[in-house]
Amino acid sequence: MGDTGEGDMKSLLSYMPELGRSSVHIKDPKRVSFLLNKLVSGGVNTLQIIADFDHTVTKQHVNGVRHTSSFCVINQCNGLPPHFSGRDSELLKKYLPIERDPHLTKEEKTPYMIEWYSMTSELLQGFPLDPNEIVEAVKRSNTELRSGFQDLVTALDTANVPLLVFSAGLGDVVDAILKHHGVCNKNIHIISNFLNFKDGLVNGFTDDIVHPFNKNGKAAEHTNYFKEMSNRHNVILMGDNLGDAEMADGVPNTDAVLKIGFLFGDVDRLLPQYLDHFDVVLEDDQTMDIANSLVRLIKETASDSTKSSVSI
Ligand SMILES: Nc1nc2c(ncn2[C@@H]2O[C@H](COP(=O)(O)O)[C@@H](O)[C@H]2O)c(=O)[nH]1
Ligand SMILES: [Mg+2]
Repeated sequence: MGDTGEGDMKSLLSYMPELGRSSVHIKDPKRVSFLLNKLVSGGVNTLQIIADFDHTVTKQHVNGVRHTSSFCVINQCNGLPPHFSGRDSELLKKYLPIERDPHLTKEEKTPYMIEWYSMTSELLQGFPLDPNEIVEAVKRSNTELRSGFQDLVTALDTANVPLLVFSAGLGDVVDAILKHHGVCNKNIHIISNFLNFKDGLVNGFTDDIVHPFNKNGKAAEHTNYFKEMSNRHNVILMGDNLGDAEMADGVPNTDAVLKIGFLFGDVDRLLPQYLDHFDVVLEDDQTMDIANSLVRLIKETASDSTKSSVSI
């Protein structure tokens, strides 16, 4: 790191000591300082948070065992057609390695993701599914939110900062997991794949699919969300997948987008790619400590009239 990098890093640490942890990787401290200054000087009224759900709001692993995904939870529901879980597992086995393949580009992966989600939509057809079954399945699934996520939601709620949960998972399960953990308030919005019902039977998804590599303005077009939040030019983005780094692309006229990436497993091979996509990469960090510290800094500076901004 050149002198400037060390100077910038020292300045960052004076405001956010957590960034000094060995699990924190920052490729360009100068850029992170610039973004932090923009976020802090913009304050809570120009801020919005965009977070992926599976393995971002939820932990990536618990004691080394990979955390379940919102789609996988559906397999815990009673009353599914006999072929459902086996077929879902077959599709997962075929397409998950493609989704995660570091040697394939987003463009090469996209047709396979569309295939996967179209086949899942077909699988989710023609059988009754009581919404309460999803609630019961969540109870049986031992889901865990990242430590400190509830604190983050409370801090955002008291400052009226909106949180968008942007998930290529199953929105009905995302909603049920958040409610299961007592996290539901007016400031949380979910854009995801939601189940459609016709004549009381499951009938695919309600809208165009959201898959891991189209989480952008177009995938959110049917909700008008980004237009409604267009006065919030500063974004804290959090994700665990390279495709998550584009989730703020639908926000008009952004001033600053600070991208936090969660990386677990195969770090030596994947870290360079994650550092190209995210400003701050957190290695095997199953908490929301960095996000909480960032929101606290923004709120404290905004509330301290003697500090109209900080010079990080
Ligand atoms: N078991 C299944 N898992 C699936 C399916 N389709 C997608 N997925 C996984 O969900 C995540 C997306 O969630 P996000 O909140 O992280 O965007 C994705 O990464 C896939 O691995 C499915 O049909 N079955
Ligand atoms: Mg994810």
